[in-house]
Amino acid sequence: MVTPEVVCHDLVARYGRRTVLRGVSARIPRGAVTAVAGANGAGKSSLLNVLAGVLKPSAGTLTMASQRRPAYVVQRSEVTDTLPITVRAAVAMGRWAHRGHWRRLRKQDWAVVEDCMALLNIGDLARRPLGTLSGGQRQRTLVAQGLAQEADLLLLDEPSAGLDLDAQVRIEDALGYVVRSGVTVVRVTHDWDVARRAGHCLLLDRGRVVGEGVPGSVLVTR
Ligand SMILES: Nc1ncnc2c1ncn2[C@@H]1O[C@H](COP(=O)(O)OP(=O)(O)OP(=O)(O)O)[C@@H](O)[C@H]1O
Repeated sequence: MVTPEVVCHDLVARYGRRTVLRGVSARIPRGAVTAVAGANGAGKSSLLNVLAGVLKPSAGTLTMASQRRPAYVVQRSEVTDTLPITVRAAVAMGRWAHRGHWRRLRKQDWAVVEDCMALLNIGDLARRPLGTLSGGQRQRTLVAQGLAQEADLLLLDEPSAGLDLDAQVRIEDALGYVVRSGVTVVRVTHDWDVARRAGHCLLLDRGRVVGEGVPGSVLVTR
């Protein structure tokens, strides 16, 4: 296996008294897509939260190759529709990781913002307020915001769920592009075709890893 970007060893995580990850060990390969699959409530989003640093594990170790903060594209439903900002401003928020939100973005930052909007084909929506977008347009905006962070590790929670084919293809192409440039992608998905196309797969069940490896071997009998 190629060098791991992230190594999880025996991770345990809880929300209050509810244990949601129970001894999760995994090696996330660098510069590839890892699909995190499993039934509702299996702990997929919780694992992403741990990788993002949002949920602190109560036991186990997490080793990240990169010092840089991961980019995290949360589920669309978790983002308020009423944020009174435009698409361009939302994507530009991705640059705050580099500049800090109290500092003005530089020309190079705006160039990255434009590139990311172009990659997701939302350049013509740049001036539209977030609240006026369709679900698929908003999701593409969130993915563009994640890409604009230029992180080494990009985490996405069901980025293509409920999207039309065109939006799905855009997102897949954009993810393919960043992976080819060396970024490590971890994506939660319920779509087994998406999981099969990933380079690596993690299958969770009730907070435990029940399969890890190439998708063909992990998903074959299920
Ligand atoms: N904020 C929270 N507080 C308490 N329990 C939570 C919280 N978020 C998730 N859980 C619980 O943690 C468990 C794992 O949830 P998680 O969202 O990680 O699963 P999932 O595999 O992503 O599910 P889904 O496919 O439905 O999105 C579930 O039992 C869920 O009810």
